[in-house]
Amino acid sequence: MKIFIASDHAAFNEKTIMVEYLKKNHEVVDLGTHSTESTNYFEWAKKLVQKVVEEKTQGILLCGSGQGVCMTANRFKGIRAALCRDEDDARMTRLHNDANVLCIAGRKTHPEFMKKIVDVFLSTEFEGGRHQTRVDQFNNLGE
Ligand SMILES: O=C(CO)[C@H](O)[C@H](O)[C@H](O)COP(=O)(O)O
Repeated sequence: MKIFIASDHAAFNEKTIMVEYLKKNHEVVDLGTHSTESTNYFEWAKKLVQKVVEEKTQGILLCGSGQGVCMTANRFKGIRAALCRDEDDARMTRLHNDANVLCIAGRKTHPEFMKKIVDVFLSTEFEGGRHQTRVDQFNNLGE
């Protein structure tokens, strides 16, 4: 599966580690940013969610707290972005919410722990059933 990844400057170093890690088992497209020069998290979130929707795949977004990219991503139709602080967050948001964008706090999550969160997110299937009904319902809110 092709996976898109992006971050702002605050999580550039952690993103670089994750790209190298993910490359071992996945096709990874790094959309930027490409340095620690100060930049705006919403630009990277917007760029990534457009790709995730177009290619019907999953994405990973990082910023310092994970909050800015997550808030931005969730403004786009078809995106279900979840800020995951541990493996259980990642498991539950895949099982119940069919999250398609994983958001991570680069400044608060050790890269080794980040790898575990990412692995769980990417390997957990959506349960469907009653959760599909709920996701369908909230997908159409605000129209
Ligand atoms: O959106 C955020 C805060 O909720 C992210 O953590 C950003 O990465 C952060 O705001 C960037 O902060 P900086 O002081 O400009 O490095």
